[in-house]
Amino acid sequence: MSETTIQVAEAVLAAIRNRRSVKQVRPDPVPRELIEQLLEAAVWAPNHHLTQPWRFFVLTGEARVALGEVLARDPALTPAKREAIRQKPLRAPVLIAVAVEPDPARPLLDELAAGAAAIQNMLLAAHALGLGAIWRTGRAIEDPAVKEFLGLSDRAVLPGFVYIGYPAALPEPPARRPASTCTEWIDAERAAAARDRLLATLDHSPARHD
Ligand SMILES: Cc1cc2nc3c(=O)[nH]c(=O)nc-3n(C[C@H](O)[C@H](O)[C@H](O)COP(=O)(O)O)c2cc1C
Repeated sequence: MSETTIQVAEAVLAAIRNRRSVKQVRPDPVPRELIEQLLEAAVWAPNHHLTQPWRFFVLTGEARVALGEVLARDPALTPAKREAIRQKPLRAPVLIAVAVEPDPARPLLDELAAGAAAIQNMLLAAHALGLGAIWRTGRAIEDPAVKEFLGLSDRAVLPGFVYIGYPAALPEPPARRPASTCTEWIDAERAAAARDRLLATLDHSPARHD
């Protein structure tokens, strides 16, 4: 490997390792060009059959207030709870709702996975650009009114919201179990035994090949 290739590899691996979910961000606005870079990174995510099912909705300023009012619309909630919900979109200066409009001809799981990969690209790009970001889900992603607010179809799915700003505080890295504790290397002997067991018992319905 050339010196440059090694440096690129180290930078990519360091970004993956050092990216954190940043909850505390400053209220300062984030330049539009930086947000556009995150979105460009997002669309380079892997995507089966290149359906490009992702849709991005960038909310800043008062647009976040309107979303909060939609989320907190239930009159049955206590005033305190309503206010807490209303404030949620205001936790960062920029909010990107990431939606997937799934291609009905493709497995939903593939389409959703592409949306998730797009979000991870966005998080890594934010880290690389000195921004803090966090992927959030919660009730908002299940709320049909949110889809309507964003102009999405009924079939759309929201894998999450990405909250973005300049970091106010960087969290400690949460511990991870080493990959080795959740990995099995399947050797030829084990694979052959599993194959033989399966082929002896399975019916002969054809497997899918796409
Ligand atoms: C699908 C998904 C949904 C998440 N939703 C939330 C959320 O609603 N609130 C939150 O605080 N963090 C949320 N997170 C961020 C995780 O809490 C975070 O990734 C985890 O604590 C590990 O921290 P790290 O990202 O800094 O490694 C979510 C992450 C994923 C992948």
